Amino acid sequence: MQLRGVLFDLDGTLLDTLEDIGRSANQALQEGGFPSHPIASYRHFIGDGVAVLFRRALPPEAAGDLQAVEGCVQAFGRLYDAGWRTATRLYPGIAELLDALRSRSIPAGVLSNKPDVFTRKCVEYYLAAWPFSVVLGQREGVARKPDPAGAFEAAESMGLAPSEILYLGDTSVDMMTARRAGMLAVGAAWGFRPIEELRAHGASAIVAAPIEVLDILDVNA
Ligand SMILES: O=C(O)COP(=O)(O)O
Repeated sequence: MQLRGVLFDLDGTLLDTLEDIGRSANQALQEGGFPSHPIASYRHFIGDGVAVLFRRALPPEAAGDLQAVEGCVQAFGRLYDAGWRTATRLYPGIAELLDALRSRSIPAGVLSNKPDVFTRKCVEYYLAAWPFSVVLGQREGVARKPDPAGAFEAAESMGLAPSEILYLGDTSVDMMTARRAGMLAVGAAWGFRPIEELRAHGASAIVAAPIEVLDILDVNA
């Protein structure tokens, strides 16, 4: 397989967004009169979009209540809009990897289950130094990951076949998305989930540091 491009997950892969998402979600829960969670719990709540996050974070008796979920989603939108750049940082080594991709003219893209508006804001603010051929968050009317629809759309925008793309992500959802799209599924060990989860969901490789992505590209060049 010849690899010519890299598609990135956002939360837990390029950006450590845990604290800003967790704090905003806890505030949304509290506004609704629900108990909050330790920030670390959000490692398991994040990954399938905001509605699923609240279905996981709400107490069992409220998790099936559409109005409760929707109320939290709305509140989160307002609170995260005010708090998305408080503690969020690039993971160590991401800047060096993106520099290397740019200097080799290897196209890069972002495919996230984060709401599209926040995906764009975060990429424009934190990752403005690098060119991305495509940036896609979760959009109304487009099936979210692990459905491969977004991955196919990203591949088309990058001008590559899915089989020419390495997809780097930090959750089972990312590994399943890559496999369903026919991309090379690579797990980021520094992200939100344990590497056992990534292996169990089809990671072809696990990288301990971002720069190791270059080694995988080199052996598949
Ligand atoms: O915010 C989420 O639920 C997931 O976002 P990600 O796809 O970038 O990990």
